[in-house]
Amino acid sequence: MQSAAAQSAPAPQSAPAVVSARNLFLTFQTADGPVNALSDVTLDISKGDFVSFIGPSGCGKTTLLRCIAALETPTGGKLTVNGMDPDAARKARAYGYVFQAAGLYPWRTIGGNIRLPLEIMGFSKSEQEERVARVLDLVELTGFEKKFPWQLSGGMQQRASIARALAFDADILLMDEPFGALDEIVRDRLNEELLGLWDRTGKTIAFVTHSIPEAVYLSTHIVVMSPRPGRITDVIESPLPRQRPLDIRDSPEFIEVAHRVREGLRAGYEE
Ligand SMILES: Nc1ncnc2c1ncn2[C@@H]1O[C@H](COP(=O)(O)OP(=O)(O)OP(=O)(O)O)[C@@H](O)[C@H]1O
Repeated sequence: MQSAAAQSAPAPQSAPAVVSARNLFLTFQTADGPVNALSDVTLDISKGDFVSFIGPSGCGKTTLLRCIAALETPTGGKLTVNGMDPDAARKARAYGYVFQAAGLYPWRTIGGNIRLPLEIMGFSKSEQEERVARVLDLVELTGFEKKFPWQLSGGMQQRASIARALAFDADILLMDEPFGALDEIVRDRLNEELLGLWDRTGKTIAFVTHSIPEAVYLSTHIVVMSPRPGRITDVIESPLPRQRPLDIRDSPEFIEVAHRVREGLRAGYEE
């Protein structure tokens, strides 16, 4: 299996799998009957991968991310995160989670928001200060620690939310459409910054998006999903180099990968 691959038997891996899903199923029982949110999902995410999940509404992208984060429990199959069951991984602080809305507390400063999980986890005051300064620098928000969320633009708020997710040094970053609500220019900039951050920190990132260009620009692997039942229909390993200026989006390699993603999405719709 490639470092992120679907539906086939596992083969030797170059890096250890930080997320390993085998034949995952998740059926929600609803008043209208059962909903098969995930069906036979098999996937490995290796250390240092940047994996995007793309597919139409309802194909199970968020459900899969929530299973990894131990916020949902699969009804079948096996899922491990850092070799542990997801609940143990959550307790071991294996990941940080970034949502579509920045979700910052308006009555706390940016520094106070980033510090909150560290306070809950019992880090010393000096350790909190050191970590807040470090992650603010990582997301290029040094100097904004004492501002309140409403004093920052939407893009800056989302960077602060990423800083909060990075503050306790989790190896894995789970990001559910973090830039979906932002305009295209801000989104481009944040995409560029996120790639830089991924490159500098070596984090493993699982990223949900509806945008083909965003998925292709950011990812080492693109997981194409399809609804009813929610399943993986293709895993594309990107041929693009690790260093990606924004204008790589005009290159033939980029356009070819985008084409394959589009075809995969279309096939999912037509089934
Ligand atoms: N808690 C729940 N109870 C019942 N059904 C649910 C629940 N959560 C998700 N679903 C259903 O499971 C399916 C997958 O939902 P999910 O949110 O994972 O899709 P998605 O691909 O992330 O969609 P979107 O792109 O709209 O966010 C959908 O049909 C959804 O209605």
